[in-house]
Amino acid sequence: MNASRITVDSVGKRYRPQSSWKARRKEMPWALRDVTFHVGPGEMLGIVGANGAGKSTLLRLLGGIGRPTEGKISTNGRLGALLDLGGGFLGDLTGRENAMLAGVVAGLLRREMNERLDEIVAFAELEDFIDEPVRTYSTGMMMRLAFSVAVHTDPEILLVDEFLSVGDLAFQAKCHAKITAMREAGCAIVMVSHGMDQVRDLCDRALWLKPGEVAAFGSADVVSNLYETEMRMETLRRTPSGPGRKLGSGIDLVPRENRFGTFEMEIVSVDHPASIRSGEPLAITLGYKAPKRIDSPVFVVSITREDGTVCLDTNTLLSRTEVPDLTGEGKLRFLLDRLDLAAGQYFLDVGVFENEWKHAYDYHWHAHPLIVNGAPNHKGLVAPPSRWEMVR
Ligand SMILES: Nc1ncnc2c1ncn2[C@@H]1O[C@H](COP(=O)(O)OP(=O)(O)OP(=O)(O)O)[C@@H](O)[C@H]1O
Repeated sequence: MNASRITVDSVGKRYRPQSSWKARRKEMPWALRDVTFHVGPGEMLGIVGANGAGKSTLLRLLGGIGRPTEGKISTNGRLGALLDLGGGFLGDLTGRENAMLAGVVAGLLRREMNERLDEIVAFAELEDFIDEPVRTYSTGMMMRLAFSVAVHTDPEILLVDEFLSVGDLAFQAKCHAKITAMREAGCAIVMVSHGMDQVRDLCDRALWLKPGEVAAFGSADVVSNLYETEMRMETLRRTPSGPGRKLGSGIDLVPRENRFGTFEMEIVSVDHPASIRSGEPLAITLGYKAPKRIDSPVFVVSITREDGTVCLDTNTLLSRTEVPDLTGEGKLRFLLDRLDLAAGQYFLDVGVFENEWKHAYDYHWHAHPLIVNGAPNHKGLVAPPSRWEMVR
Protein backbone atom coordinates (compact mmCIF):
# COMPACT_ATOMS: atom_id res chain seq x y z
CA MET A 1 0.00 0.00 0.00
CA ASN A 2 2.90 2.35 0.69
CA ALA A 3 4.62 1.84 -2.65
CA SER A 4 4.43 4.82 -4.98
CA ARG A 5 1.69 4.85 -7.53
CA ILE A 6 3.74 7.09 -9.81
CA THR A 7 7.52 7.39 -9.92
CA VAL A 8 9.14 9.90 -12.24
CA ASP A 9 12.92 9.76 -12.30
CA SER A 10 15.01 12.43 -14.09
CA VAL A 11 12.55 12.61 -16.96
CA GLY A 12 13.24 14.77 -20.00
CA LYS A 13 11.28 15.11 -23.21
CA ARG A 14 12.37 16.61 -26.47
CA TYR A 15 9.97 16.41 -29.38
CA ARG A 16 11.25 15.51 -32.79
CA PRO A 17 10.60 18.12 -35.46
CA GLN A 18 8.13 16.76 -38.00
CA SER A 19 8.15 19.23 -40.84
CA SER A 20 11.13 19.35 -43.20
CA TRP A 21 14.59 17.78 -43.53
CA LYS A 22 16.07 21.13 -42.72
CA ALA A 23 14.00 21.47 -39.58
CA ARG A 24 14.83 17.92 -38.64
CA ARG A 25 18.51 18.71 -38.41
CA LYS A 26 17.80 21.49 -35.95
CA GLU A 27 17.74 20.46 -32.31
CA MET A 28 14.38 21.02 -30.63
CA PRO A 29 14.44 22.60 -27.17
CA TRP A 30 13.61 20.38 -24.23
CA ALA A 31 9.89 20.51 -23.44
CA LEU A 32 10.71 18.96 -20.03
CA ARG A 33 14.00 18.41 -18.25
CA ASP A 34 15.14 16.76 -15.02
CA VAL A 35 11.69 16.10 -13.61
CA THR A 36 11.73 13.84 -10.57
CA PHE A 37 8.90 13.11 -8.14
CA HIS A 38 6.68 10.37 -6.86
CA VAL A 39 3.03 10.29 -5.92
CA GLY A 40 1.87 7.82 -3.30
CA PRO A 41 -1.59 6.32 -2.74
CA GLY A 42 -4.08 8.97 -1.66
CA GLU A 43 -1.78 11.85 -2.62
CA MET A 44 -2.64 14.65 -4.99
CA LEU A 45 -0.06 16.57 -6.99
CA GLY A 46 -0.79 19.82 -8.81
CA ILE A 47 1.20 20.78 -11.89
CA VAL A 48 1.35 24.51 -12.50
CA GLY A 49 3.11 26.73 -15.02
CA ALA A 50 2.51 29.12 -17.88
CA ASN A 51 1.52 28.21 -21.44
CA GLY A 52 4.05 25.97 -23.11
CA ALA A 53 5.79 25.06 -19.84
CA GLY A 54 5.36 21.33 -20.46
CA LYS A 55 2.38 20.52 -18.23
CA SER A 56 0.40 18.60 -20.85
CA THR A 57 3.57 16.90 -22.06
CA LEU A 58 4.20 15.58 -18.56
CA LEU A 59 0.59 14.49 -18.08
CA ARG A 60 0.60 12.70 -21.43
CA LEU A 61 3.82 10.89 -20.55
CA LEU A 62 2.28 9.81 -17.23
CA GLY A 63 -0.70 8.53 -19.20
CA GLY A 64 1.58 6.43 -21.39
CA ILE A 65 1.20 8.66 -24.45
CA GLY A 66 4.67 9.04 -25.94
CA ARG A 67 7.96 8.13 -24.28
CA PRO A 68 10.37 10.26 -22.34
CA THR A 69 13.57 11.11 -24.24
CA GLU A 70 15.51 10.46 -21.05
CA GLY A 71 14.73 9.20 -17.56
CA LYS A 72 12.08 6.77 -16.45
CA ILE A 73 8.41 6.81 -15.49
CA SER A 74 6.76 3.92 -13.72
CA THR A 75 3.15 3.67 -12.68
CA ASN A 76 1.57 1.12 -10.44
CA GLY A 77 -2.21 0.83 -10.62
CA ARG A 78 -5.20 1.14 -12.92
CA LEU A 79 -5.09 4.40 -14.79
CA GLY A 80 -7.97 6.79 -15.34
CA ALA A 81 -7.15 9.77 -17.46
CA LEU A 82 -9.09 12.86 -18.35
CA LEU A 83 -6.66 14.57 -20.62
CA ASP A 84 -8.74 16.57 -23.02
CA LEU A 85 -12.14 17.18 -21.46
CA GLY A 86 -14.00 14.58 -23.45
CA GLY A 87 -12.28 15.50 -26.70
CA GLY A 88 -11.60 11.79 -27.12
CA PHE A 89 -15.31 11.06 -27.64
CA LEU A 90 -16.65 10.08 -31.07
CA GLY A 91 -19.18 12.68 -32.19
CA ASP A 92 -21.58 10.36 -33.98
CA LEU A 93 -21.88 7.87 -31.13
CA THR A 94 -24.32 8.57 -28.32
CA GLY A 95 -23.20 9.50 -24.83
CA ARG A 96 -24.06 5.99 -23.69
CA GLU A 97 -22.02 4.34 -26.47
CA ASN A 98 -19.06 6.63 -25.81
CA ALA A 99 -19.21 5.95 -22.08
CA MET A 100 -19.26 2.22 -22.75
CA LEU A 101 -16.32 2.50 -25.13
CA ALA A 102 -14.29 4.65 -22.73
CA GLY A 103 -14.93 2.21 -19.88
CA VAL A 104 -13.88 -0.80 -21.94
CA VAL A 105 -10.74 1.04 -23.10
CA ALA A 106 -10.02 1.76 -19.42
CA GLY A 107 -10.02 -1.99 -18.81
CA LEU A 108 -13.52 -2.76 -17.56
CA LEU A 109 -15.67 -5.59 -18.92
CA ARG A 110 -18.83 -4.65 -20.83
CA ARG A 111 -20.86 -6.30 -18.07
CA GLU A 112 -19.13 -4.19 -15.44
CA MET A 113 -19.76 -1.05 -17.45
CA ASN A 114 -23.41 -2.00 -17.96
CA GLU A 115 -23.80 -2.27 -14.21
CA ARG A 116 -22.28 1.17 -13.68
CA LEU A 117 -23.86 3.09 -16.53
CA ASP A 118 -26.84 4.37 -14.58
CA GLU A 119 -24.55 5.71 -11.89
CA ILE A 120 -22.25 7.30 -14.47
CA VAL A 121 -25.16 8.99 -16.24
CA ALA A 122 -26.70 10.17 -12.98
CA PHE A 123 -23.41 11.63 -11.73
CA ALA A 124 -22.96 13.45 -15.06
CA GLU A 125 -26.59 14.66 -14.82
CA LEU A 126 -27.20 13.60 -18.41
CA GLU A 127 -30.25 11.35 -18.03
CA ASP A 128 -32.18 13.26 -20.70
CA PHE A 129 -29.37 13.38 -23.23
CA ILE A 130 -27.45 10.14 -22.87
CA ASP A 131 -28.94 8.62 -26.02
CA GLU A 132 -28.19 11.66 -28.16
CA PRO A 133 -24.98 11.82 -30.25
CA VAL A 134 -22.26 13.62 -28.32
CA ARG A 135 -21.74 16.08 -31.19
CA THR A 136 -24.93 17.73 -29.90
CA TYR A 137 -23.36 18.13 -26.40
CA SER A 138 -21.92 21.34 -25.02
CA THR A 139 -18.33 21.34 -23.77
CA GLY A 140 -19.67 21.26 -20.23
CA MET A 141 -21.81 18.17 -20.94
CA MET A 142 -18.88 16.34 -22.52
CA MET A 143 -16.67 17.24 -19.62
CA ARG A 144 -19.23 15.96 -17.11
CA LEU A 145 -19.53 12.68 -18.96
CA ALA A 146 -15.76 12.29 -19.34
CA PHE A 147 -15.19 13.03 -15.66
CA SER A 148 -17.97 10.68 -14.59
CA VAL A 149 -16.65 7.81 -16.71
CA ALA A 150 -13.08 8.38 -15.51
CA VAL A 151 -14.00 8.33 -11.83
CA HIS A 152 -16.36 5.37 -12.10
CA THR A 153 -13.79 3.00 -13.58
CA ASP A 154 -12.07 2.51 -10.20
CA PRO A 155 -8.83 4.23 -11.12
CA GLU A 156 -5.90 3.94 -8.73
CA ILE A 157 -4.19 6.76 -10.62
CA LEU A 158 -6.20 9.68 -12.00
CA LEU A 159 -4.73 12.24 -14.39
CA VAL A 160 -6.77 15.38 -14.95
CA ASP A 161 -6.16 18.41 -17.10
CA GLU A 162 -7.91 21.57 -15.87
CA PHE A 163 -11.24 19.77 -15.51
CA LEU A 164 -12.42 21.84 -12.60
CA SER A 165 -12.51 25.05 -14.59
CA VAL A 166 -15.52 23.90 -16.60
CA GLY A 167 -19.04 23.34 -15.33
CA ASP A 168 -21.22 25.00 -12.76
CA LEU A 169 -20.55 25.43 -9.08
CA ALA A 170 -22.80 22.58 -7.95
CA PHE A 171 -21.04 20.18 -10.28
CA GLN A 172 -17.64 21.41 -9.14
CA ALA A 173 -18.62 20.70 -5.55
CA LYS A 174 -19.63 17.17 -6.56
CA CYS A 175 -16.26 16.68 -8.32
CA HIS A 176 -14.41 17.87 -5.22
CA ALA A 177 -16.34 15.45 -3.02
CA LYS A 178 -15.69 12.60 -5.44
CA ILE A 179 -12.00 13.40 -5.57
CA THR A 180 -11.78 13.42 -1.80
CA ALA A 181 -13.52 10.04 -1.64
CA MET A 182 -11.17 8.62 -4.27
CA ARG A 183 -8.14 9.84 -2.39
CA GLU A 184 -9.42 8.26 0.79
CA ALA A 185 -9.72 5.02 -1.17
CA GLY A 186 -6.02 5.32 -2.11
CA CYS A 187 -6.19 6.86 -5.58
CA ALA A 188 -3.17 8.99 -6.56
CA ILE A 189 -4.18 12.10 -8.49
CA VAL A 190 -2.17 14.41 -10.72
CA MET A 191 -3.95 17.57 -11.83
CA VAL A 192 -2.86 20.37 -14.13
CA SER A 193 -4.24 23.68 -12.94
CA HIS A 194 -3.91 27.40 -13.52
CA GLY A 195 -5.77 28.22 -10.32
CA MET A 196 -3.50 28.56 -7.32
CA ASP A 197 -6.46 28.50 -4.92
CA GLN A 198 -7.52 25.19 -6.37
CA VAL A 199 -4.00 23.83 -5.97
CA ARG A 200 -3.84 25.05 -2.37
CA ASP A 201 -7.28 23.62 -1.55
CA LEU A 202 -6.93 20.23 -3.19
CA CYS A 203 -3.30 19.26 -3.54
CA ASP A 204 -0.69 18.03 -1.08
CA ARG A 205 2.22 19.00 -3.27
CA ALA A 206 2.79 21.02 -6.41
CA LEU A 207 5.29 21.03 -9.24
CA TRP A 208 5.91 24.33 -11.00
CA LEU A 209 7.22 23.94 -14.52
CA LYS A 210 8.95 26.56 -16.60
CA PRO A 211 9.78 25.72 -20.21
CA GLY A 212 12.30 22.91 -20.02
CA GLU A 213 12.89 23.06 -16.25
CA VAL A 214 11.39 22.54 -12.82
CA ALA A 215 11.05 25.94 -11.14
CA ALA A 216 9.86 24.55 -7.80
CA PHE A 217 8.57 21.38 -6.23
CA GLY A 218 7.22 21.05 -2.72
CA SER A 219 4.19 21.62 -0.55
CA ALA A 220 1.21 22.98 -2.49
CA ASP A 221 1.06 26.08 -0.27
CA VAL A 222 4.70 26.98 -0.71
CA VAL A 223 4.78 26.39 -4.46
CA SER A 224 1.56 28.31 -5.14
CA ASN A 225 2.84 31.21 -3.01
CA LEU A 226 6.10 31.24 -4.97
CA TYR A 227 4.18 31.20 -8.22
CA GLU A 228 2.00 34.11 -7.11
CA THR A 229 5.03 36.05 -5.89
CA GLU A 230 6.61 35.68 -9.29
CA MET A 231 3.39 36.96 -10.85
CA ARG A 232 3.52 40.03 -8.58
CA MET A 233 7.18 40.63 -9.45
CA GLU A 234 6.37 40.28 -13.13
CA THR A 235 3.54 42.81 -12.77
CA LEU A 236 5.84 45.23 -10.97
CA ARG A 237 8.52 44.77 -13.62
CA ARG A 238 6.01 45.54 -16.35
CA THR A 239 4.39 48.52 -14.66
CA PRO A 240 5.44 51.64 -16.56
CA SER A 241 6.25 54.65 -14.45
CA GLY A 242 4.32 57.68 -15.56
CA PRO A 243 1.87 60.34 -14.49
CA GLY A 244 -0.96 59.58 -12.11
CA ARG A 245 -4.58 59.67 -13.17
CA LYS A 246 -7.66 60.95 -11.36
CA LEU A 247 -10.76 58.80 -11.53
CA GLY A 248 -14.22 60.39 -11.77
CA SER A 249 -14.68 59.57 -8.10
CA GLY A 250 -11.73 61.88 -7.28
CA ILE A 251 -9.38 58.98 -6.45
CA ASP A 252 -5.74 59.51 -7.43
CA LEU A 253 -4.08 56.52 -9.04
CA VAL A 254 -0.30 56.62 -9.28
CA PRO A 255 1.64 53.91 -11.16
CA ARG A 256 3.96 51.90 -8.90
CA GLU A 257 2.38 53.46 -5.79
CA ASN A 258 -1.20 52.32 -5.68
CA ARG A 259 -1.58 51.13 -9.24
CA PHE A 260 0.23 48.24 -10.98
CA GLY A 261 -0.01 46.49 -14.33
CA THR A 262 0.82 46.72 -18.00
CA PHE A 263 -2.24 48.96 -18.57
CA GLU A 264 -3.01 47.16 -21.86
CA MET A 265 -6.46 47.07 -20.31
CA GLU A 266 -7.51 49.61 -17.69
CA ILE A 267 -10.05 49.85 -14.93
CA VAL A 268 -11.32 53.36 -15.61
CA SER A 269 -14.01 53.61 -12.94
CA VAL A 270 -14.83 51.91 -9.65
CA ASP A 271 -18.33 52.79 -8.45
CA HIS A 272 -19.36 51.80 -4.95
CA PRO A 273 -20.91 53.47 -1.91
CA ALA A 274 -18.34 55.27 0.24
CA SER A 275 -19.87 53.73 3.35
CA ILE A 276 -22.41 51.03 4.17
CA ARG A 277 -23.94 49.56 7.32
CA SER A 278 -22.71 46.12 8.30
CA GLY A 279 -25.04 43.48 6.85
CA GLU A 280 -26.12 45.59 3.89
CA PRO A 281 -25.61 44.45 0.32
CA LEU A 282 -22.67 45.87 -1.60
CA ALA A 283 -22.40 46.41 -5.37
CA ILE A 284 -19.14 47.40 -7.02
CA THR A 285 -19.25 48.40 -10.68
CA LEU A 286 -15.99 48.29 -12.58
CA GLY A 287 -15.66 50.23 -15.82
CA TYR A 288 -12.97 48.88 -18.13
CA LYS A 289 -11.28 50.02 -21.30
CA ALA A 290 -9.38 47.70 -23.64
CA PRO A 291 -8.01 49.41 -26.75
CA LYS A 292 -7.01 46.00 -28.19
CA ARG A 293 -8.73 42.65 -27.71
CA ILE A 294 -7.94 41.02 -24.37
CA ASP A 295 -8.54 37.27 -24.16
CA SER A 296 -10.88 36.34 -21.29
CA PRO A 297 -9.26 38.44 -18.56
CA VAL A 298 -9.80 37.67 -14.88
CA PHE A 299 -11.40 40.35 -12.70
CA VAL A 300 -10.50 40.47 -9.04
CA VAL A 301 -12.10 42.16 -6.03
CA SER A 302 -10.79 41.99 -2.50
CA ILE A 303 -11.69 43.77 0.70
CA THR A 304 -8.82 44.40 3.08
CA ARG A 305 -8.60 46.05 6.47
CA GLU A 306 -6.24 48.97 7.01
CA ASP A 307 -3.73 46.66 8.69
CA GLY A 308 -3.58 44.48 5.54
CA THR A 309 -5.82 41.63 6.76
CA VAL A 310 -7.67 40.23 3.76
CA CYS A 311 -11.36 39.90 4.63
CA LEU A 312 -12.63 38.77 1.25
CA ASP A 313 -10.78 37.89 -1.93
CA THR A 314 -12.55 36.64 -5.01
CA ASN A 315 -12.28 36.67 -8.77
CA THR A 316 -14.24 35.72 -11.84
CA LEU A 317 -12.26 32.50 -12.27
CA LEU A 318 -12.89 31.36 -8.72
CA SER A 319 -16.60 32.16 -9.04
CA ARG A 320 -16.71 30.42 -12.43
CA THR A 321 -18.00 33.53 -14.14
CA GLU A 322 -17.20 33.34 -17.81
CA VAL A 323 -15.62 36.55 -19.01
CA PRO A 324 -15.53 36.75 -22.83
CA ASP A 325 -12.72 38.29 -24.86
CA LEU A 326 -13.08 42.04 -24.36
CA THR A 327 -12.43 45.04 -26.58
CA GLY A 328 -13.43 48.67 -26.14
CA GLU A 329 -15.24 49.99 -23.10
CA GLY A 330 -17.70 48.23 -20.83
CA LYS A 331 -18.78 47.58 -17.27
CA LEU A 332 -18.95 44.65 -14.96
CA ARG A 333 -20.62 44.44 -11.57
CA PHE A 334 -19.68 42.48 -8.46
CA LEU A 335 -22.58 41.94 -6.06
CA LEU A 336 -22.37 40.86 -2.47
CA ASP A 337 -25.75 39.94 -0.99
CA ARG A 338 -24.65 41.14 2.42
CA LEU A 339 -21.38 42.31 3.88
CA ASP A 340 -21.23 41.18 7.48
CA LEU A 341 -18.03 42.92 8.43
CA ALA A 342 -17.30 44.52 11.76
CA ALA A 343 -17.43 48.32 11.72
CA GLY A 344 -14.22 49.95 10.51
CA GLN A 345 -12.21 51.36 7.65
CA TYR A 346 -11.54 49.00 4.72
CA PHE A 347 -10.18 49.16 1.18
CA LEU A 348 -11.60 47.68 -2.00
CA ASP A 349 -8.69 46.41 -4.06
CA VAL A 350 -9.73 45.74 -7.65
CA GLY A 351 -7.88 44.39 -10.63
CA VAL A 352 -7.95 42.76 -14.00
CA PHE A 353 -5.40 40.05 -14.79
CA GLU A 354 -4.03 38.06 -17.70
CA ASN A 355 -6.07 34.86 -17.91
CA GLU A 356 -3.27 32.63 -16.66
CA TRP A 357 -2.29 35.04 -13.89
CA LYS A 358 0.97 35.88 -15.62
CA HIS A 359 0.64 39.54 -14.64
CA ALA A 360 -1.91 42.23 -13.96
CA TYR A 361 -3.25 44.51 -16.67
CA ASP A 362 -4.40 46.94 -14.01
CA TYR A 363 -4.52 46.57 -10.24
CA HIS A 364 -5.63 49.26 -7.81
CA TRP A 365 -4.16 48.66 -4.38
CA HIS A 366 -5.60 50.43 -1.32
CA ALA A 367 -6.98 53.17 -3.54
CA HIS A 368 -10.70 52.82 -2.88
CA PRO A 369 -11.75 53.27 0.76
CA LEU A 370 -14.92 51.75 2.16
CA ILE A 371 -16.30 52.53 5.60
CA VAL A 372 -18.47 49.95 7.36
CA ASN A 373 -20.73 51.30 10.10
CA GLY A 374 -22.93 49.63 12.67
CA ALA A 375 -22.59 46.15 14.17
CA PRO A 376 -22.33 47.55 17.70
CA ASN A 377 -22.66 44.11 19.34
CA HIS A 378 -19.61 42.53 17.65
CA LYS A 379 -15.88 42.88 17.98
CA GLY A 380 -13.47 41.08 15.66
CA LEU A 381 -13.54 40.79 11.89
CA VAL A 382 -16.99 39.53 10.97
CA ALA A 383 -20.38 40.56 12.25
CA PRO A 384 -23.07 38.20 10.96
CA PRO A 385 -26.60 38.37 12.43
CA SER A 386 -26.46 36.67 15.82
CA ARG A 387 -28.34 36.31 19.10
CA TRP A 388 -27.96 34.77 22.55
CA GLU A 389 -30.45 32.26 23.92
CA MET A 390 -30.75 30.61 27.31
CA VAL A 391 -30.89 26.82 26.91
CA ARG A 392 -33.06 25.02 29.41
N1 LIG B 1 3.35 17.10 -30.30
C1 LIG B 1 4.28 18.05 -30.17
N2 LIG B 1 5.26 18.21 -31.08
C2 LIG B 1 6.20 19.16 -30.96
N3 LIG B 1 6.28 20.02 -29.93
C3 LIG B 1 5.33 19.93 -28.97
C4 LIG B 1 4.28 18.95 -29.03
N4 LIG B 1 3.48 19.10 -27.94
C5 LIG B 1 4.03 20.12 -27.24
N5 LIG B 1 5.13 20.60 -27.84
C6 LIG B 1 5.99 21.69 -27.34
O1 LIG B 1 6.44 21.34 -26.04
C7 LIG B 1 6.41 22.46 -25.18
C8 LIG B 1 5.54 22.20 -23.99
O2 LIG B 1 4.17 22.13 -24.42
P1 LIG B 1 2.96 21.65 -23.50
O3 LIG B 1 1.73 21.61 -24.35
O4 LIG B 1 3.34 20.42 -22.78
O5 LIG B 1 2.87 22.89 -22.48
P2 LIG B 1 1.71 23.24 -21.46
O6 LIG B 1 2.39 23.68 -20.22
O7 LIG B 1 0.77 22.09 -21.34
O8 LIG B 1 0.99 24.45 -22.14
P3 LIG B 1 -0.58 24.86 -22.14
O9 LIG B 1 -0.88 25.40 -20.78
O10 LIG B 1 -0.65 25.88 -23.21
O11 LIG B 1 -1.35 23.62 -22.48
C9 LIG B 1 5.96 23.64 -26.03
O12 LIG B 1 7.07 24.33 -26.50
C10 LIG B 1 5.21 22.98 -27.17
O13 LIG B 1 5.28 23.76 -28.34
